[in-house]
Amino acid sequence: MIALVFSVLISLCLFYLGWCLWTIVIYHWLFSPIQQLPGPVLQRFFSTNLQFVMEPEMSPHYHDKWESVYGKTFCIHGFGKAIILPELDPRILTLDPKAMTHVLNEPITYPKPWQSRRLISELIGNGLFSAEGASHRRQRKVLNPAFSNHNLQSFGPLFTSQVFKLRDAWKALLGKEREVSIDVAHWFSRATFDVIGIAGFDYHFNALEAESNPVYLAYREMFQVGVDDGFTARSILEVYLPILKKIWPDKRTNTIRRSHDIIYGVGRQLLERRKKELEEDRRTSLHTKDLLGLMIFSNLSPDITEDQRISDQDMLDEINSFFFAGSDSTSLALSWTLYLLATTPEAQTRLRKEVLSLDADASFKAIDALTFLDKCCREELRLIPPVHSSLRVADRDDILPLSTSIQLRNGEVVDQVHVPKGTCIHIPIEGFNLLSSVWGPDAHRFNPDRWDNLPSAVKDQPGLYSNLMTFSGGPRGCIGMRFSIMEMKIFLFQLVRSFEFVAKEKVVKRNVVLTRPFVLGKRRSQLPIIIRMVDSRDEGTTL
Ligand code: HEM
Repeated sequence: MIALVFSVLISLCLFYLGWCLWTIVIYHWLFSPIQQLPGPVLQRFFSTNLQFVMEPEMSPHYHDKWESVYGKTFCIHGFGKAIILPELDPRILTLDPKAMTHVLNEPITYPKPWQSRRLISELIGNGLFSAEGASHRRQRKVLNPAFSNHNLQSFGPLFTSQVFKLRDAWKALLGKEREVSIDVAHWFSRATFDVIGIAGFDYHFNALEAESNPVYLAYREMFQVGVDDGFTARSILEVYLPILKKIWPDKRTNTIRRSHDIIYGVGRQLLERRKKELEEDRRTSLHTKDLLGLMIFSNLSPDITEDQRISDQDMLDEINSFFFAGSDSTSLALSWTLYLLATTPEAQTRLRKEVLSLDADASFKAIDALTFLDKCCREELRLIPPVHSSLRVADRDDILPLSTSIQLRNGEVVDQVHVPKGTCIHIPIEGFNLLSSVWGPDAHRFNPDRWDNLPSAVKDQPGLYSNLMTFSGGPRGCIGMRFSIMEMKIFLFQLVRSFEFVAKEKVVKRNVVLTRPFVLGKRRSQLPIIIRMVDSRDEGTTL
């Protein structure tokens, strides 16, 4: 009997090993159609191409170079399926607008990989950012009205009051000094957290005044260990072996648990309070301003069927999703804009002249109509998109249509690519925005005036906003796009009229989940910029 059990076990093991050998070695090496795609050869056996397409100090050059050598669609090697042998993890990288539109418009065929969803949902729950399929559609239906143009207009006064707080804090730092160096990235991060706290659920962290609110600190700590520190080997191991978190929790797991207790504890109280208010007086629901109130209201709407309504837990997860997706991305966009203006003084002077042509209390409609401000925002969002790249995985075999044909390794020229189930598709957000063959020879330079006369190839580029991929596209495109552009414009309008910005330190870009600024030789992300007061009575002379 023992011999029989033993031989069954041995057979099962051999079967499993054989299956692994076939799927991840023989099939991928010899038969997968992806292997026929052209692409860079790995220099060493245990290496990967990922750093060339994911590190923003190198990627613009490599996207241009590889596109000119291999065409718009090629194969790169990651380290997903076979951590030890990256050459067995071939991925498709496409800079072809037709192929990318296809991938982004088919979220059922191309969902986010389960590994990244697990990493994200461990932090922020199963909100819009990590949901897939029917659950995602349901959540998006409830949330879309909260982000309508009409609702967003009511956030204008909030953005203005927060940027006034920021301006006053910077003025206080300057005191009687002529100039002072500040880490603008950290200040913007505090300000955008305050904005989402109030806009999200009418909660005041007052992070611009002091970084001491317990919910604020809980979010900060959670994002510090879960996002800002990057993904460690242990956190990746836990994706495959989640039981580790239960039997042997490390500092990261304990911090996330502690933060959740605080965040969800306060969140539940706020949710209960808001629901009660809305039940007591349905009229107030029409005037509710924050996203949580708008979500509760939209969830009760007769347009939403019973099975489409989302649960209380989902709503709290949505708020977390807004913090995760909306605070640092907007603060980085603002930080990089100041950096670009600080390193391009002519553009800064021109922008200051334009914003000073309006009174400080101008309406958002008037601010939105400022053409150079608009071009500066677009150009920053093109040149340094906060989300550098993303990933999808084919959930079934599919055919990827191409607008530009490519030559396979066997010499065949094709205008479509067979994508086997399980293939990862790399989404080069920054790659699309910076491709020299599309945007022109100065594509890697900050030039707001390019928006007056775009090359014709730009109009075919995919993306939600201005033919840019910055906010992605399709049904999973950024829901907060208009919110963040409005916030950016109002902040820049007020700050550029009050301060002059000068860059003294050499700053480099690094992809730590988002594209963050680093000073050479320093570990922590930061963006030091010198600020000086502007005398607005004198058309922008520095005091
Ligand atoms: C400059 C600022 C922002 C940028 C560059 C940005 C960019 C993006 C990108 C690229 C995606 C798609 C991610 C992927 O497919 O992997 C996304 C999704 C998302 N963004 Fe934003 N975002 C910004 C601001 C915001 C704000 C302010 C909010 C909320 C208030 C927000 C909420 C979301 C949510 C909830 C999703 C997931 C949407 C879905 O899957 O249906 N974002 N964003």
